[in-house]
Amino acid sequence: MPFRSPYEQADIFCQKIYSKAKEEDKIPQSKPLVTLTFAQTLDAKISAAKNAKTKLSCEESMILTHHLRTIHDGILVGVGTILIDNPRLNEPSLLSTVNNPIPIILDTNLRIPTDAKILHYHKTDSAAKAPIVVCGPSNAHSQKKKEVEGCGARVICIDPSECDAEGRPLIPSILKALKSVGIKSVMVEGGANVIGSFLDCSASSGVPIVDVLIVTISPKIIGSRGTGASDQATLASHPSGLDLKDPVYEQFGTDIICASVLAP
Ligand SMILES: NC(=O)C1=CN([C@@H]2O[C@H](COP(=O)(O)OP(=O)(O)OC[C@H]3O[C@@H](n4cnc5c(N)ncnc54)[C@H](OP(=O)(O)O)[C@@H]3O)[C@@H](O)[C@H]2O)C=CC1
Ligand SMILES: Nc1nc(O)c(N)c(N[C@@H]2O[C@H](COP(=O)(O)O)[C@@H](O)[C@H]2O)n1
Repeated sequence: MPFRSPYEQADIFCQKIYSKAKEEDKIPQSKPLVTLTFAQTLDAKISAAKNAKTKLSCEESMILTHHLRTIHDGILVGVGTILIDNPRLNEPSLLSTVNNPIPIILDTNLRIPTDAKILHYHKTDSAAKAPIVVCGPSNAHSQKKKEVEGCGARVICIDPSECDAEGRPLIPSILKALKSVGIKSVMVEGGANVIGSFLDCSASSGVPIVDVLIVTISPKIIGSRGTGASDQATLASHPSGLDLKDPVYEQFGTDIICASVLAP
């Protein structure tokens, strides 16, 4: 095979996967295209311990993750990831040259600290975008909402009729709200609770929720103290497991990427 840089490899890989996703042509108008993606070890852990930030991806697979971010309008994480990792969700070396996604945070009770990097990064680099925070209805007029908006973020409060028994916004309602503000594609990065919600919703819904699944598999074993990628997914509607359709495997550096365009 001719020499390819990891940047070229990432670009060609994404073209292959997303041309396939578009061929499926089943993405409902009411929601953005959804890519669910995360990095895990051989024993399916996404972090080394509860409340830990863990580097799993090698340099080449991280380049793929950064490339994926640039081909989506939004990049979504739960507030747990903000509290533990405090990410920027932007790649400085790619800034200014490419599209940067809008960071989106699922945060029912606005627990996000007002000094979280994600709330301020857009002010220091003009190519970075201000985040969207999706919360439950009780925050509609709260002081915290004003503080988060004061940092430049857009706060979207979901109606109580579109939240679960614990008051958390339901995934289809979150996606509908994001589409209504112009987000046509969203990359869901985690953590465990958010991965669980998207997998469960996708498996139990009659219509597709997750369109593309991309998992980075790192040659590492963490053991039982780690957080499992699917620890929070019950997959009750699929007692013998969720089958991935036509999986594509490709090596990036020392990692293997598994990608699948999901069927409804
Ligand atoms: N290896 C990888 O690729 C990645 C690893 N991680 C790791 O994952 C771990 C964090 O995972 P976790 O603590 O589960 O945090 P999450 O990022 O999954 O955030 C979970 C929180 O999001 C809020 N939330 C709001 N709406 C929803 C919804 N519909 N479904 C699920 N959650 C919702 C909930 O808080 P509330 O009820 O208050 O709204 C919930 O507790 C960290 O260790 C981090 O390093 C994270 C991303 C990628
Ligand atoms: N793809 C991937 N590989 C890993 O090893 C990871 N730890 C993660 N984590 C995700 O990336 C975020 C950090 O991104 P920035 O450094 O701020 O750009 C982290 O919060 C997780 O969402 N992903």
